Amino acid sequence: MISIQHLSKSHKGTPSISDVSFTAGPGRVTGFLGPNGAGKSSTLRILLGLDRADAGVATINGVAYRDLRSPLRTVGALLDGSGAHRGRTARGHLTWVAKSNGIPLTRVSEVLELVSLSTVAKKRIGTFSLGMGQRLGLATALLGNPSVLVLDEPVNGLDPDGIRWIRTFLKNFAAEGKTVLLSSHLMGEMEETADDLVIIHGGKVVESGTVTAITAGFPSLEDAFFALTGATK
Ligand SMILES: Nc1ncnc2c1ncn2[C@@H]1O[C@H](COP(=O)(O)OP(=O)(O)OP(=O)(O)O)[C@@H](O)[C@H]1O
Repeated sequence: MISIQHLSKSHKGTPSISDVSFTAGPGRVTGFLGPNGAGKSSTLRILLGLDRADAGVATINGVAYRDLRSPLRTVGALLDGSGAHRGRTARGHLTWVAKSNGIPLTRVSEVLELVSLSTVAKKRIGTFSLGMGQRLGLATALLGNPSVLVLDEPVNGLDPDGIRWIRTFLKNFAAEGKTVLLSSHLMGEMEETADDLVIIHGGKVVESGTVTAITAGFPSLEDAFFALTGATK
């Protein structure tokens, strides 16, 4: 369970997010939807302890990220790319992360299998496609067998096969009773993948609820989005 309560943050006097509140519950894929600059990354960076809020509280299973005893075992995150050294192999990278976090090395083969990278485990990351890099990032996020996943724009730049693969993966992960928070500006993708939605615009949450409830009365999520935000197509 992720809980964001009254989060605000300004940069040089300009608010990037203002009084942002929402929850992402277990067994659900929660989509965090908003255009570029809406405040998605700012919120997720605070949630993951990479930035400090001016006000408000963000917790994962009731605990602020900085206070988690073993963060990788609680929450897996995929922000910008896999963060892996291009000269390393996929197995080498995962082994390094596992060792430095006290995670048993048997878990490395497990996560490689989970993201279907076992056959290329010995290949250098520099030779990977964008989709393979995203899978490696996901494998890294899954190393600690967390019950919560946070992903910032994970399907950006992926081809349809890659998008479908991530979508299926996240749905299955949530179906095990785990929590997924997924940010995107892609409305069609969100409509397909998310159970619940939090719509952010200009640093403020303008709507949250199930996809079904938010799109009720509109031909598509895109139409609902533009009606809610007052933005023009
Ligand atoms: N470190 C920073 N310094 C100054 N302004 C910032 C900083 N980080 C974010 N902002 C501003 O805060 C606002 C929200 O940005 P944020 O990156 O959170 O949006 P986003 O929804 O993730 O969009 P994108 O998809 O483009 O990353 C933007 O106006 C951005 O310019």
